[in-house]
Amino acid sequence: MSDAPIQVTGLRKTYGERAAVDGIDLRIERGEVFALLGPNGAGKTTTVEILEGFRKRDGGTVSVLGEDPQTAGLAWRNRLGIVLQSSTGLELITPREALASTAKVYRDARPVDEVLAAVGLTDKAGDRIGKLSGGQRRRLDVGLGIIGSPDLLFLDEPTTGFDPQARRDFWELIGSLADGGTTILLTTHYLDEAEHLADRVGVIAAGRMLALDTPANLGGRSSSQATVTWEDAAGTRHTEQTSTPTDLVARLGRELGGEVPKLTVTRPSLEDTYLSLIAPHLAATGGEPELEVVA
Ligand SMILES: Nc1ncnc2c1ncn2[C@@H]1O[C@H](COP(=O)(O)OP(=O)(O)OP(=O)(O)O)[C@@H](O)[C@H]1O
Repeated sequence: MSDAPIQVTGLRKTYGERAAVDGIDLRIERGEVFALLGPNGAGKTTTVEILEGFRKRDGGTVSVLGEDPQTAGLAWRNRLGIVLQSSTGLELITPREALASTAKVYRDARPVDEVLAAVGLTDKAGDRIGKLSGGQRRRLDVGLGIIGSPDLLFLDEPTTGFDPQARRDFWELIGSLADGGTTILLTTHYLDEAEHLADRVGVIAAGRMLALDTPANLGGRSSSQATVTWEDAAGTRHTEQTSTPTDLVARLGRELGGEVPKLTVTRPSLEDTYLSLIAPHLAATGGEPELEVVA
């Protein structure tokens, strides 16, 4: 019996006739940072909420920290950290108060000052939450998610509204949590975030897992052809696709007698790969009305 914190096989969830999640398999190891990517309506939130125990599945098996989320109790829930897309109702208290009162729920809570520092809110600890900026508010959400020293942290689009420095700081924080053994499942629409943070990414569309790999290897990225561009002595631009770019650049160096003018070597970015993976599914999912039915 393996102890991977997340083990999912054949997960299915339907709303009426329609499958929002249509046979997903997923296994996430301890200390791994896993990013779930996919277009709007792909089934990410449904999948994550089933893992969090907030929605019931219609098929498949799910084990989260060794238990079935549908039947797991409070002790299990206290081992999870959950950062939703936005929290409300805290406007009149301060970040310190919000963190301190949340900390009381947990047996193994982190010190409030440590969490304030980790999410960069030490200076705002005593301000009213209603006065924080969107990005500061989001950092507080993350702080509330990690105060209970969770074994497993769910982050739903965690850095929306962050400025570039705050995003970098946040990535560092996530890296150190994962180094400490926290398993992290995040959803994001930022491909650079997935590339920077995730050990592996899963791309889902129309409820199915289209690809699951490291960011470098996703969709055969690392073995795909490179595009080499350069300029010759007459200033004419050249482009060549090749699976052996080093050889080509060496040959150009010899032919052009040293430096190759305006040389670039590129492979598909994670975004290129992601967009080509989901392209066939966008027509199928786009523009459909969302039905709000309580699960
Ligand atoms: N409560 C519900 N009742 C009916 N249909 C739902 C419900 N929740 C989600 N769906 C449908 O299930 C599909 C998957 O939705 P889900 O929210 O999981 O997508 P998502 O990948 O999280 O999208 P986004 O990136 O927009 O958050 C969508 O077609 C959505 O309309």
